[in-house]
Amino acid sequence: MSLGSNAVFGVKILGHTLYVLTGRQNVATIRKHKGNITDPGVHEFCLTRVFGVGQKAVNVYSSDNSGIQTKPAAASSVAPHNRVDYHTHKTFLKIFSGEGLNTMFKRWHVSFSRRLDDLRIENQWTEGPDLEGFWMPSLVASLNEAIAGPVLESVNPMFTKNFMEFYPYAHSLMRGLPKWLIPRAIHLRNTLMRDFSTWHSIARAFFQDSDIEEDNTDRWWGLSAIRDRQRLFSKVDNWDHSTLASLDFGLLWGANLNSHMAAIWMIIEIYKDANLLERVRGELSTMTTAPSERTQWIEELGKLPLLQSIYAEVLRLRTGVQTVFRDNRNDLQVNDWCFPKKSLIIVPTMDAHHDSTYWNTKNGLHPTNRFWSDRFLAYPGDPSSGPSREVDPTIRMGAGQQGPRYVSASSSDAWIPYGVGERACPGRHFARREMLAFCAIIVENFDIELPLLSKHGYVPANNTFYGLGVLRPKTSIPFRIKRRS
Ligand code: HEM
Repeated sequence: MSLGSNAVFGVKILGHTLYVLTGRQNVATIRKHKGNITDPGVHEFCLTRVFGVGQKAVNVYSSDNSGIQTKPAAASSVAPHNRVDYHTHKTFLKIFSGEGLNTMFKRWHVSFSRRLDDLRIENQWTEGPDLEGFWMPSLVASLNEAIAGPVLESVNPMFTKNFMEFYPYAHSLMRGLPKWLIPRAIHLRNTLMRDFSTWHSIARAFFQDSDIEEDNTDRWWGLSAIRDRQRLFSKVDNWDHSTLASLDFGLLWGANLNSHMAAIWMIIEIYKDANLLERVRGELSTMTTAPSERTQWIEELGKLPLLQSIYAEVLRLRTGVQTVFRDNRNDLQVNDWCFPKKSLIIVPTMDAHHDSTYWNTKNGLHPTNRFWSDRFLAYPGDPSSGPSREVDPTIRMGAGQQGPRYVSASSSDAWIPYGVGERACPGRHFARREMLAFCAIIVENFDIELPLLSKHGYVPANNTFYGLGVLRPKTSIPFRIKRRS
């Protein structure tokens, strides 16, 4: 699905012109663009279409032209309590960076470890028809518990199952299909909305300041930023309890959309290649910190070159999203192109991620449409290693270096799984932690066989999810698993 490099063209969809912009030079220019070139249009679109929020409530987003910075945009006269774009962004930053990130990761680790025990994987082989279906419920439930606390899952024993079943309907809802064509989607949405509303009303009724723990979390709302959202959003004009429930539904939906599948892709690639599995186990055996020392453990894990390379390569190969830009006030100049103000411009990942003018393929041995575990590794003395075709003398020399070094491509404009610019995914640091931790825990503790997958065989992805993020495998992947002795 590649459109070629440095392409710009327009497509008409439902009477609106969308401009598609690809190529590293264009991405680099738009990334550095000064001025407010993103707006809350994506929030507005998802809230209306996917979560069924009413127009009056959503209009608060569309009328908010104050931007996401602390200081409101000069031309904006939006009242401070209606600066929903800024408050949304600020609470995201509180959840996903600094001490918030450590707190969230600890909570995720505790929850996931408990759920892994509950799976009771013994040292006898157990078979299953679908690797994704096996891991997904524990990953989804752990992330939800880490963010929102335990009450949400307890209000309905079917919550996690319904939440996962709702996912594939997002495309149909975004397309605005009539309700009678997608009755199951509407039924699931209503049920989930009831669960979110019940959670909120329980939390409102029972929460007391004395419930706040040392890490600022509490058992009713979960993370402190979720409490902040309640406090801030309940003051917004035309927003009621139902709007607040939709917003948290949307937040958990977005949070769960991508990293679990990406983590499962890492497992697929590692276990289908016995040699790679052995190398990853060898790398993990060099660790000196125990998983129980969570913050130090994840930091040490994040320095292992091979594991990081697999992480980056999975996201390069499997992410299909597009970042949306729109300058509402001025025409937008991107290199030779001038887009009239209010134009919708989308930057797709796949073109950048498959740009053969950038990526190192070892002269075609590892084409960009295939997984190569070592793509992001620079080997000392090997001038043909490293992610890019462009020779970078600083990574080639490797003076005094023992083994390979991970070389990030995140500043290259060719690796953009988390989007580009001020609205790039705020959850990316947590996503990386979750993917690395999940992979390390599974590889260290379990043997998995994937009988239908061969070492060099490509596992096709289902493109019907294109645009939403990390793609799913086209078919279920049968497996067998046992605890390592
Ligand atoms: C591999 C995993 C992930 C990928 C590829 C990914 C990708 C993205 C992309 C492309 C965007 C849109 C950026 C834009 O509009 O420019 C986004 C937004 C967002 N992501 Fe992620 N994401 C991932 C994981 C996560 C996780 C684990 C969380 C939370 C725990 C998260 C939370 C969010 C939120 C809250 C937004 C909305 C930000 C806003 O509108 O300001 N993401 N993500």
